[in-house]
Amino acid sequence: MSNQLATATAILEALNVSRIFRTPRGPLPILHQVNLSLRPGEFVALRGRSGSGKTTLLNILGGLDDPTEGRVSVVGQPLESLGDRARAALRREQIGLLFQNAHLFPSLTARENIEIPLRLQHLNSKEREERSKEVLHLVGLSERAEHRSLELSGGEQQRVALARALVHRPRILLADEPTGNLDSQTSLKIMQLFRMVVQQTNIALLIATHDAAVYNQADRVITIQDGHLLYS
Ligand SMILES: Nc1ncnc2c1ncn2[C@@H]1O[C@H](COP(=O)(O)OP(=O)(O)OP(=O)(O)O)[C@@H](O)[C@H]1O
Repeated sequence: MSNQLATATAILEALNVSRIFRTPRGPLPILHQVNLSLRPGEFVALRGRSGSGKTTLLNILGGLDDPTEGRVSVVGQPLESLGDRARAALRREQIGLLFQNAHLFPSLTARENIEIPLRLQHLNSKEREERSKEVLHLVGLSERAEHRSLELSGGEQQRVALARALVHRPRILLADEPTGNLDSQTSLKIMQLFRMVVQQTNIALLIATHDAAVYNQADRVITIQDGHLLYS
């Protein structure tokens, strides 16, 4: 019953996902029959050793890579059934991505960095300003809006990256080692911020990480071992 419920309300779903890379030395199986579903308002941590397949899985869930077998559905739409444009649009609208490195433009201000995705969506300057204000407030950086990124601390830069990942109001956020470059105190603060963002926006959050601070904040911790998911 609970599985049926999870399926009914899932916003992101992987069904029997496998990934085999072709290499000069032959096929390299990395993910094995992975099943996963995420619901709105849920914070899930994906824990696993280096090389266990976390990034490979996140890339597939985010539509950046295709499974060799199995399927991924985003807000109920199987990605495989969509053409390239529809798929890119779905990804752009519904998914936010965050990485270990904040990947900000150093000479642009926090606000300018955050507005980049909105410029790509051709929002006008008033709409851009409203949206960027909203997310800067959400991540607690309103006071830093006009600071250039290079003037910000590592934790502040990652908060700007989080604001930028949320500014188009996605329903799913996928984060790959987002605290990997931060000290433990800053990492803990960012995790508490993730918790707050999930509560306030009802987004579904999946974080791949080695960071134990994440496990305490998450609703669920899923372990990946040699490409197999172990549920706890
Ligand atoms: N395009 C590719 N071709 C061949 N092998 C790949 C490719 N991408 C990843 N791999 C291999 O797949 C395995 C899993 O990599 P992945 O990056 O998913 O691990 P990870 O759990 O995210 O590791 P880390 O915690 O170090 O980031 C690794 O052995 C990696 O070398």
